[in-house]
Parts: sequence; C-alpha cells; structure tokens
Amino acid sequence: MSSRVGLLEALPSLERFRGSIVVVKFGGNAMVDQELKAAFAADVVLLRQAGLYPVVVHGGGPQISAQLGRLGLESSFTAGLRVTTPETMDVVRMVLAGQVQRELVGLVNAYGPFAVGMTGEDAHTMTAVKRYAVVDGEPVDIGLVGDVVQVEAGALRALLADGRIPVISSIARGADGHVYNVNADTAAAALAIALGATRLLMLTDVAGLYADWPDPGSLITRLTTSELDALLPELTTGMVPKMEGCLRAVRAGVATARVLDGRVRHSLLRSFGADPTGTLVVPDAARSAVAMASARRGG
Ligand SMILES: Nc1ncnc2c1ncn2[C@@H]1O[C@H](COP(=O)(O)OP(=O)(O)O)[C@@H](O)[C@H]1O
Ligand SMILES: CC(=O)N[C@@H](CCC(=O)OP(=O)(O)O)C(=O)O
Repeated sequence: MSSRVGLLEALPSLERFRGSIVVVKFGGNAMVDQELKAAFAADVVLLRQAGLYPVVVHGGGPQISAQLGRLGLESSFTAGLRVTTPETMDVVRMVLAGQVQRELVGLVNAYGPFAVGMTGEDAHTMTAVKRYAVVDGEPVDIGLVGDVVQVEAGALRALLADGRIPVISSIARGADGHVYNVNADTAAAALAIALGATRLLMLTDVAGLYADWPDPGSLITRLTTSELDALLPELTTGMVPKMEGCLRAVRAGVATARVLDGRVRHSLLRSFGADPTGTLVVPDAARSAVAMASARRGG
C-alpha cells in the first residue's frame, strides 16, 4: 500500500477520536530531518483541525549531546538515562526549552496560533523526585534525573479548551527546590495518564520494538502489557524508558500506546489509518477479547 493511500485512510477513522486527548512524544532522533519535522507539525495541526486534542511532548537527546560536546562536556547514559550534573542540567534546560521547543512551536504556528510552549515547571505542571537508574537490579545515582510524581493538568486543560496545542519540554520542578531532567518518554506517559488520554504515540528512529534487537526479523507489531512486562528486563538503552512509559500508561488506563517509526513521513497521521507503523501496546484484556472472538469462530 502506498503511503498516500495510508494517509487518506486515516482521515475517516479520525472521526472516531473527535474530542479525545492524544499525547504525542516526538523523539530527538526523529527530529534531525527538516522535512520530517515539518510533516510532523502538519500532522499535529491536522489532528487538531479534525477535532482531536493533541498534546506534544518533545525530546532532544541528540541535540543536548551536541551542545554538551560544543561546550567540551561529555554525555554519559545509564540504563537509557542521561547522567545529569548541575552543569549538564543547565544545558538540558537551555537546549530543550530554548531551542528544540521553540523550533517545534514555530513549525506548528506556521499554520496558525496553535502551539504554546512550556516546560513541566510552568504552573507546577510536572513535579518530580530524584530517580535512580537500575543496573543489574541495583540503584545507581545519576544526578538530577527525575521521575514524575505529580501532574497539575489545569494549565494544559485550559490551553486545550482554548484550542491550543501544548508543546512540552520534559523538565520538572522538585518539591525540594531542584530542577530535574526527566526522560521525555517518561514525561509523555505521565501526562497521558493525568490527562486521561486515549492514545499515547511515541515517534522514534526505528521501525518499532524489536524482541531481539537488532535482528530485523524480531520486530513486534503488537503486544499486551503482560508480554511487555516480561520483555522489559531484556531491553537496553533508549527503549527502556520508552517501553516502561508505554507499559505504565496502558496499565493506568490509556487505551493503547504505540511506538511509531518517526523516519516515515506522516507516520503520526498514518497511525490513525489501516497501515500504521511501529509497535502497538494493548491491555491484557484486549488480547483476551481477540482470543475469545477467535475461539468462538473456531480459529
Ligand atoms: N529492542 C529494541 N528495539 C528497538 N530499538 C532499540 C532496542 N534496543 C535498543 N534500541 C535503540 O533505541 C533507540 C531509540 O531510543 P532513543 O534513542 O532514546 O530514541 P528517541 O530519541 O526517539 O527517544 C533506537 O534507535 C535503537 O538504537
Ligand atoms: C533523563 C534523560 O535521559 N533525559 C533526556 C531528556 C531528553 C530526551 O528524553 O530526549 P529523547 O526523547 O530524544 O531521547 C536527556 O537528557 O537526553
């Protein structure tokens, strides 16, 4: 099927999602190509025009690493999370809120006055506590990295009610006075849960989740939360926070979460059609319903 047909098919099915909140995480690795970024912005605006309420959470890992490099500072990751010193945190804040978020807001606002950029610090939208990475079952101190423990969704809801598209950088305040670097996948999942989103969509730079990365034959198109839970200890690098986020969100009531191939132009819009890219995470009950229907049909 050509991608054009895939796109057209998405349009009628969008009607089903009218009025629902969709949290879209745009990964830093899918954000390095100008055309992909512009197509992403167009898709987000189209979702809004179709009556959905998109909320964008963006990453920027590669952009932060590039800026740290320019400043002669090293990037280091543990279990997919950046080791964040106070000096690193200043760069994270500057790059995410001052550069990446601004660029996305500009691309969306080429279509009208939709996007409003903010970080989790604004209006206490996200509050975090210090998070430790887990390596071989042991906690490892990785500095000013946070996990979201509270979401105040009032400001976001007001923006959505006013027809805006929030564009959120994954930085959160701590009740302890620190500012924390939150992985953008983790932030997207926490916001999807707090907003009661129907879908969590995560654009990345691979075809989806591979059971046996990087074996191309091991791409998973759909799995249940229990299946994902069992696979999680095997996962490494950036897939750890991404799949943890999908698991948390679907277990907390978000109907489905999908990792999308952000290298495919208009993959966001296509995810609403018959030919979506990536890996779909569904609640356990969804798989049982399919299995039961199949058993009734004798198949
Ligand atoms: N099991 C896996 N399936 C797919 N990708 C994986 C897997 N394990 C590790 N990866 C890596 O995770 C990367 C995506 O995570 P990340 O770099 O954090 O992306 P993003 O910037 O989109 O959040 C892929 O580019 C791939 O190199
Ligand atoms: C704690 C942590 O790892 N924070 C991330 C925040 C940005 C991010 O998540 O960007 P991607 O989605 O592009 O990976 C970082 O500093 O790189």
